[in-house]
Amino acid sequence: MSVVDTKRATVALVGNPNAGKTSLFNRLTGLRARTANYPGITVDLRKGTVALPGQSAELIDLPGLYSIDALSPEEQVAKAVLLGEIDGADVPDVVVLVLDATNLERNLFLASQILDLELPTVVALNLIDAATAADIRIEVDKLAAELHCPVVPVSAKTGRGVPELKKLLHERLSSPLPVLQTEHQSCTTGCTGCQFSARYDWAERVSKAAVHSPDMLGRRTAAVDKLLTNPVVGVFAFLAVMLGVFYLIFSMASVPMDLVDETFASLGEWANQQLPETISNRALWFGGVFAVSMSLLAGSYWAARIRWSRTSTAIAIVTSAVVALLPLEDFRSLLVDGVIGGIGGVLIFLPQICILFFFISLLEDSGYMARAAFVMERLMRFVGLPGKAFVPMLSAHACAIPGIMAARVIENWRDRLVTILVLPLLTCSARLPVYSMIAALLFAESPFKASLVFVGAYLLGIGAALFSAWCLKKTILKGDAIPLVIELPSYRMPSLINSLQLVAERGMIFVRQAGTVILLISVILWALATYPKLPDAQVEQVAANAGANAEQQVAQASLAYSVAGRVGKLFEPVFRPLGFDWKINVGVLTSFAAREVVVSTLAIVYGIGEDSAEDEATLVETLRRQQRPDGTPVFNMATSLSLLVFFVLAMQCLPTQAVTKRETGSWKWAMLQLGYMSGLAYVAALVTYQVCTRAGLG
Ligand SMILES: Nc1nc2c(ncn2[C@@H]2O[C@H](COP(=O)(O)OP(=O)(O)OP(=O)(O)O)[C@@H](O)[C@H]2O)c(=O)[nH]1
Ligand SMILES: [Mg+2]
Repeated sequence: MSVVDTKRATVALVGNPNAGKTSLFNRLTGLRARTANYPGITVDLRKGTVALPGQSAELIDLPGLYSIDALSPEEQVAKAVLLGEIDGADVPDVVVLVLDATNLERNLFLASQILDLELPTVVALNLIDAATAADIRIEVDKLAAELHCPVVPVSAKTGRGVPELKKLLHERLSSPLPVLQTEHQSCTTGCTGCQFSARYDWAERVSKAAVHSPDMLGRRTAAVDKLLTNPVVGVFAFLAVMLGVFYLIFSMASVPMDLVDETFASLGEWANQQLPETISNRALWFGGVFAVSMSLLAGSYWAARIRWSRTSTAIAIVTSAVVALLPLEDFRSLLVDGVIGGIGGVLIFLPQICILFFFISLLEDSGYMARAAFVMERLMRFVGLPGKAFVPMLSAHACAIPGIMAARVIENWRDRLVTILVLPLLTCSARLPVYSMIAALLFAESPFKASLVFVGAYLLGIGAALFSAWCLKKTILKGDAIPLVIELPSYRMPSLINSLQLVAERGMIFVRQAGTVILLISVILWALATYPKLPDAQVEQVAANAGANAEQQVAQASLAYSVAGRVGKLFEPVFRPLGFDWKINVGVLTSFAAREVVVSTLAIVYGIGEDSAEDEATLVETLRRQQRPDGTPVFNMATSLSLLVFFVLAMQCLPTQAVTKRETGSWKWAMLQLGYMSGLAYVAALVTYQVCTRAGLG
């Protein structure tokens, strides 16, 4: 019996980006992976079980790294795992060093560093099929001798060599302390502590000794690359590719998005119908509601993998009890408007997120993304960002959330942070309802001028994002632009399974978020706009005075009476210089959770019935009719433009904030984002309003 048998042995896969670790992981585990997220780390690690003869081991798929001098969070996590610095985890029992056989020399730099860690190591010489196809011949024995380490040629694509690799792993795990093989026990390069250049020299020497590749290799690749990395052609090629991707996202996503929309609408309707008109048996009702809310809570705890503690149980019980004791009408509104409406409003973006990640992962696996980063580098350098920041910036035009998640393609942590911080300035689709409302308010008669509103708003967002990135790089996130050091990987057929797996993982992260954080936010917002309730006497009074549209008048008066309404009045002095009245304030404030909410809030505060709220013309007509105490229209040119500028620049999206927190690991950055964007929005709207009124547009 060996020592490692007493607990489950762990095997870590380590290697350069794109060396095929994940593909090999899938081969070894049979695709049964779960994503682990260590506390305090925002990097996801994939874990699974590999069945070896007579035992099983835990396999960890580490993020790809170029060196262990830890630049990016992913590299730091990979390094921490290898050194056993992660809480609750020991040093892996065996390390599988995955090398790309088509690019051995480049991979050997990292190999030299990993081997110097002197951990029990096995080398998987992956992509051997591709190397053979390219006429690259590798002398495996020579390589093993140079590395002082067993080497198995494998192909994660065809499965060649995988049984041999498993056998070797089994041997390593079951005889951890072989007496005779001390030399092989831990592999070394004998290069410990070497300088960079010595490692490069070593890599070159080893690769010269063991690799025989034809001189003609990559002629076609070189020709293609000459075009794709050309400063002019390359940029246009990239723009064309991204335009294509976004066209596909918008055209493909519309059907599933409508489906989500309709599903939640009918779910709300269904729930509404299922609720009784009156509650005859209060005890039974309490029991039922309590049981349902407890199981929902348990479900979301499970989905979010939060450990169930005594405090959380207590909070859950109290919350459920409060929910069960709500008056029936309030319960109805909480369920339909707060919970179902709130979650549906966010899940509607799931299709876009999934499709985006699918294409990003195809582009990355194929090797094209490295070329794209190379050409965009020159343009992005003006504001101090790396070329790869272009991809998240484009994605953010659909929704900031996938954009922020896509920022993971940026290796350098500072650059990633700057990108994340400025991304929400770019116009996302949630702003479109606001833009179209204002365009209609201002230029309903001129489609050309209305489209200028859109173009102007988009340009303002892009300009503000680039400017803010430049400022951040010059101030708090100072740092030299790290030159792009990636070598261009060879082109490869992307793997559909890898891409779908990534989509499933990223999709799950988003759904979990919607089921927990976003649910909570929706409920809180609902409560703020509902309580305290207008006293019955006042309801009757308002209804009696209102006549025909009593329902709308009551809704308006109730909102004014609620916390949200009172806060709107409280903020009058703050927003008056921007040309907003208290009703607009309520819209601005409620939309801090989700900006598109402003349209429906304005519809309610300005007294538009539920039915006509969907009809843009009615909303716009009603808004146009609104007058200030002095008889001038509320929504004049100055106020409308100021409102537009405010919504282009303000950080009004709690889900985005939650994702920023998740990706940066701290609320500090999310708060900074909220702070600087709100400040920017306020000042810009103030300037817009004041300039417009002075120019006689008031
Ligand atoms: N032909 C061939 N292609 C492979 C092989 N292994 C992986 N690939 C392809 O190489 C690309 C990258 O593979 P991944 O498994 O994602 O590489 P990785 O090392 O996990 O990459 P990172 O997670 O980015 O570090 C994918 O397009 C795979 O389909 C192989 O043995 N043969
Ligand atoms: Mg991988």
